[in-house]
Amino acid sequence: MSGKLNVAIVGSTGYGGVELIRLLTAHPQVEVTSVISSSSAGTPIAEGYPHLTEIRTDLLDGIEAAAIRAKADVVFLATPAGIAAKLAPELLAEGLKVIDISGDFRLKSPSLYEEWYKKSPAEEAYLAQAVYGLAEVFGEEVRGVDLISNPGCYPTATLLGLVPAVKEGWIDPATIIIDAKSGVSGAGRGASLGTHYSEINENFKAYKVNKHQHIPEIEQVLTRVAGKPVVTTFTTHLVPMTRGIMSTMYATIQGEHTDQDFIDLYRRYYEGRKFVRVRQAGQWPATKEVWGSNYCDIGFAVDSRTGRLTIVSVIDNLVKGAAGQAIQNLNLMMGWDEGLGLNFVPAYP
Ligand SMILES: NC(=O)C1=CN([C@@H]2O[C@H](COP(=O)(O)OP(=O)(O)OC[C@H]3O[C@@H](n4cnc5c(N)ncnc54)[C@H](OP(=O)(O)O)[C@@H]3O)[C@@H](O)[C@H]2O)C=CC1
Ligand SMILES: CC(=O)N[C@@H](CCC(=O)OP(=O)(O)O)C(=O)O
Repeated sequence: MSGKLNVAIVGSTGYGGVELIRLLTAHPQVEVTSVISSSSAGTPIAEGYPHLTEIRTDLLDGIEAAAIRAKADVVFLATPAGIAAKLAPELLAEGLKVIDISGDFRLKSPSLYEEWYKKSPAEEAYLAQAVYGLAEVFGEEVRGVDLISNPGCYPTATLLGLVPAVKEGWIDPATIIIDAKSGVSGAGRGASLGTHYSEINENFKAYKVNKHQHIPEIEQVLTRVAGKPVVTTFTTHLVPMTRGIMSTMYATIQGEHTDQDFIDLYRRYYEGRKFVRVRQAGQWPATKEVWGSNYCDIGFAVDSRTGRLTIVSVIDNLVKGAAGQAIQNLNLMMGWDEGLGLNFVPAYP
C-alpha cells in the first residue's frame, strides 16, 4: 500500500487517456493502478506509446465496474460520447468516484444532448447529479462530489474568456460572437478523412458551423452566469498544428470601460487561481505560450470606435481542455491544492 489514491483510466489509448497517464505519473498523491483498453488489452501501454515506458501496468480488458473498483477509488472516463452515459451509473453504484471527460454529463437537458450529440442521453438523475467542473468558475461545487463532468475543450477556453465580463454586466451577452480554432489532436487519435495529413497540412477550414455540440454547453453556462437566456454564434476551425485552441470573442461593451478596467476585473475574478493568466494591455496570448500546460492565457482590447471588446483566450486542448483540468478537478474534489501534478510551465518553442 502506497498511501496514495488509486486511480483507473478507461479509454487509455486515446489522446485524452494517454495525456492523463502522462500527467498522473508526476502527481504526488495518485497512483495509476489500472489502465483499461477496449482495443489493446494484454499489451504494455509502452508498446503503442513508447514515450510511456515508465508505465509498467499492462492494459486491461473488460470495462467491468466491480473489477475496476477492486483496484481503484476514482476512475477517469476518456471515452467517446455515448459510453460514459451507460458506464458511469454502474461505476457509481460500486462506490467509485467518476470524472468524465466526454460530453455525456455536461448538458443538464437530455433532449439538448440528443439533439446536439445525436446519441441517447444519460438518465436525468445522473445529469442532475453531475457537477460541471469548469474549475476556476465552479470549482467550489466540485469538492467531495462523486460525479464530475469535465468541460469541453472549446468551452473551457471560451468561457474562461467570457464569464467575468458577462457576470459583471460589462458586455451584452446577446452580442457575443465566438471564433474558435483548434489543433488536430482535438479530434482524437482515430484516423478520418477530414483530419489526415494532406487534408490538414497548409489548410485552414471551418467545420460544424452552427452545429457544433459545444454551442449548448457554452450557452448553458452563459445563461446561468447572465441570469437570462443567452444564445450565441460559435464557429470552429481546424488549424494545421497538433495542440492548442485559440478562442477569439467579440461583444458590445456596456458602460465605459478601458483595456485596463477589463484586465483589473479579470485579475480580481481569477485572484488566487494560478492557471488563468491575464495578460497586460497590448500583449496577445499565443497557443505556443500554453503548450503542454494547464494554463489558460487571456488578452483584451477595447475598440472605442465600434464600442466592442475583443477577447483572445488560449489553452492546450489536451491539458487545460481535457486531462489537465480533469486532474485539477480531482484535486478540488479531494480538497487538495488544485495544482498538484500540474505545476509546470509550458514547453517553448
Ligand atoms: N482530444 C481532445 O482535445 C479532447 C477530447 N475530449 C473528449 O474526450 C473523450 C476522449 O477523446 P480523445 O482521447 O481525443 O479520443 P480518442 O478517439 O483519441 O480516444 C478515445 C478512446 O476511447 C476508447 N474507446 C473507443 N471506443 C470505445 C468503446 N466503444 N467503448 C469503450 N472505449 C472506447 C478507445 O481507447 P481503448 O481502445 O484504449 O479503449 C479510444 O482510443 C471524447 O469524448 C472527446 O470528445 C474532451 C476535450 C478535449
Ligand atoms: C478538432 C476537433 O475536432 N475537436 C472536437 C472537440 C472534441 C470534444 O472535445 O468534444 P466533446 O464535446 O465530445 O468532448 C470537435 O470539434 O468536435
